[in-house]
Amino acid sequence: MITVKSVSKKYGDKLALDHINLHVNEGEIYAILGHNGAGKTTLIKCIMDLIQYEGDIAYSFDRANLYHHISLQMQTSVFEEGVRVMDICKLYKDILNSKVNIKELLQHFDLEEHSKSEVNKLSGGQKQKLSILLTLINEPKVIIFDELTTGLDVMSRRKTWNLLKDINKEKGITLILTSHFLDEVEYLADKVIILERGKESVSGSVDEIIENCFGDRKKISFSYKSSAEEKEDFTFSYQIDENGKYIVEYDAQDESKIFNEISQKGGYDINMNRFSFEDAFLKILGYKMTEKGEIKDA
Ligand SMILES: Nc1ncnc2c1ncn2[C@@H]1O[C@H](COP(=O)(O)OP(=O)(O)OP(=O)(O)O)[C@@H](O)[C@H]1O
Repeated sequence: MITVKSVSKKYGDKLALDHINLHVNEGEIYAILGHNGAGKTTLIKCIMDLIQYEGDIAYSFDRANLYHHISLQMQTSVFEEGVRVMDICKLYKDILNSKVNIKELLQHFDLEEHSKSEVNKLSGGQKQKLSILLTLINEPKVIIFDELTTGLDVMSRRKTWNLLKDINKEKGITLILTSHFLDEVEYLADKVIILERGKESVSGSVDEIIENCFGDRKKISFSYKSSAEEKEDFTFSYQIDENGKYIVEYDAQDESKIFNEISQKGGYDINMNRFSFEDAFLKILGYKMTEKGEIKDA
C-alpha cells in the first residue's frame, strides 16, 4: 500500500533520516518506534509529502489525491476557543466534501451527548476520541497517528488502543503510528520499524523480532524463600529482579527438568513467561523503560 524506498532527509547539515526502507500492506497496523529525535515525525512528513526528501515513496493509490486517502493526526490537536463538537465535525465534512454520517460517528465514539459541548471543555480522553473521529470523516484508506497516546493516563491509553483496533478491524483502515511506548507497539502493531538517530535499527513483525532474538529460549519466573547460602542451590543460572523474583532463561527442551527442580526445592508462584517485545528491545538496543512504559537510554 505504501512503499518507502531509501528515503533520506537532511535539515541543513543534520541527517534526520538515513536511507529508510519500509513497506506497509493494506489492512496492517504499522508502528514507527524510536525515542525523542529518532526521526519518526520526519518520516511521517515524508510519507505525507509535506517536506522534500531524497529517495522514493510509492502509494497504491493516486498520489494526486494523497490527502483524500491518508488522514493525519499530529501530536497536538488545537481547536479554536468556543468551537463546538458538532461545528468542528460539520466543518471537516464540508471541507473534505464527505458524505459520512456524523451522527453515527458521534454515537460510535460515545460523543453524541457532547455534540453541543465546546471542544475545549471536553476531558482529555473525549478530546482524544474527537480527534480520532475527525480522521475518519474523509473515509480514508490510511490513518497516521503521530504519538497519539503521549500524555494520556494508563486507562485512556488502553481505551485509545481499543478504538484503534476497532477502526482497523471493522473499517479495514490501514494504520501507521509513531510511538515511544513498547507495550503499545506490542499490543497494536503487526509490523514495526525501530529508528535510532535516523537509521533503521530493526524491522519486522513483533513476533519475528522476538523470535529472531530468542528463538527456542523461554523464561520462567518464581518466588523462593531462602537464606543467603541456599541461593546457590540451583543447577541452572538465574537472575533476581527488582521485586525479588527469580528469573530463569532456558532452552525449551530443558523445560520439564527446570520446572521439576524449582518445585522440588520449594519455589512457588511459578510463571512461564513468553519473551516480550520489551525483552527483545532491551536485548537488541540496550534500552530501558520508564515507569510509564516509555523508552529511554540505558
Ligand atoms: N524543521 C527542522 N529543522 C531542523 N531540524 C529538525 C527539524 N525537524 C526535526 N529536526 C531534527 O531532526 C531530528 C528528527 O526529528 P523528528 O521530529 O523527526 O524526531 P521524532 O522521532 O519525531 O522525535 P519526537 O519523539 O521527539 O517527536 C531531530 O534531531 C530534530 O531535532
